[in-house]
Amino acid sequence: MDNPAAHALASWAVSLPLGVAYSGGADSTALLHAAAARWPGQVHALHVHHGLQSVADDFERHCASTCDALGVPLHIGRVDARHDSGDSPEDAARRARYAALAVLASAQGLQDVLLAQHADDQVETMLIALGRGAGLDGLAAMPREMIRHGVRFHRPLLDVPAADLRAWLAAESIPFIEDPSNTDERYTRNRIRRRVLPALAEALPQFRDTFARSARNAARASALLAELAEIDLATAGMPPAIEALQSLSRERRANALRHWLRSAHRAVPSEAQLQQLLDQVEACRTRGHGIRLKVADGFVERDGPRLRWYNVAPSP
Ligand SMILES: Nc1ncnc2c1ncn2[C@@H]1O[C@H](COP(=O)(O)OP(=O)(O)OP(=O)(O)O)[C@@H](O)[C@H]1O
Repeated sequence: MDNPAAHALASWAVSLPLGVAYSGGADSTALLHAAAARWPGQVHALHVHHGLQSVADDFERHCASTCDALGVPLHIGRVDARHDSGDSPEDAARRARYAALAVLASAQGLQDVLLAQHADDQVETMLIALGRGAGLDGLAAMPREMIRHGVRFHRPLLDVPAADLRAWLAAESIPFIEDPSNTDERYTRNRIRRRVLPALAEALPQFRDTFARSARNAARASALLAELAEIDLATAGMPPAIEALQSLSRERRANALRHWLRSAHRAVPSEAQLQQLLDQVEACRTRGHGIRLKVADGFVERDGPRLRWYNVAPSP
């Protein structure tokens, strides 16, 4: 039996040497084996030790013994993901993990790092986004490539079903870690994996392929919206001029405002906040007409002819 991850890597373009984000779990184990076979002597395993998890030391020991057997150097980073922002604990842990992986990669002079998310992860991510009422950006789910902290992260397994990776590991008797938190149904992702995906497989046998196509369609449409927002903001300015915003259609104005807030201030307005902001911009036709609205963790205000963002309430 061939490693399905090897098939995925066959035509994947990377710069060498490269890193593999290796948790010790099934998917990154299959990926590490495939990468070590495809680029002998050029692969570094990068493992993030999650200090708060009681099993983290066992994971690290397991990773060390696999890497020894494969002759792959292992580099370990530590994070203690305490979440102080509005993020969920999982989002905070993920953000801290990418930062730690980038630090590990940069320390070894690696520009590229492979991640092992697969087709099932992509479907789960889309369903989580739908469950939150996400826009196109969320439905685009995980990109195949992205640059974070100066490192290029790749997801070569997004078309590979999880079961194929596990079948190969079982056929080759390759050990991997089962993270106990993966069965904890307090997490939405785990409920979706355990309850929704089996139902989808019955009702829509091709769901992995069709969801992947939808994610790609959403990513393209989302990129177009970002382009349109950049064009509009090139005219309206950053921060945007109120009059220039008023000359746009309501949807286009919403698109420009969302893009400005997110790209310049990492602020994502709720649907209700955005609608209120649009109403206020629309109504702001006279010199003395003010705007003041809470958006995400800050405020949008009128500042003469322009809008302005404050991340703390300005003094009255
Ligand atoms: N502790 C970690 N150290 C290094 N890389 C990690 C770690 N946790 C996750 N990753 C990387 O991020 C990807 C996605 O994380 P996720 O939590 O979905 O994976 P996982 O459940 O650990 O599964 P697996 O190792 O089987 O991929 C992993 O496939 C792996 O490439």
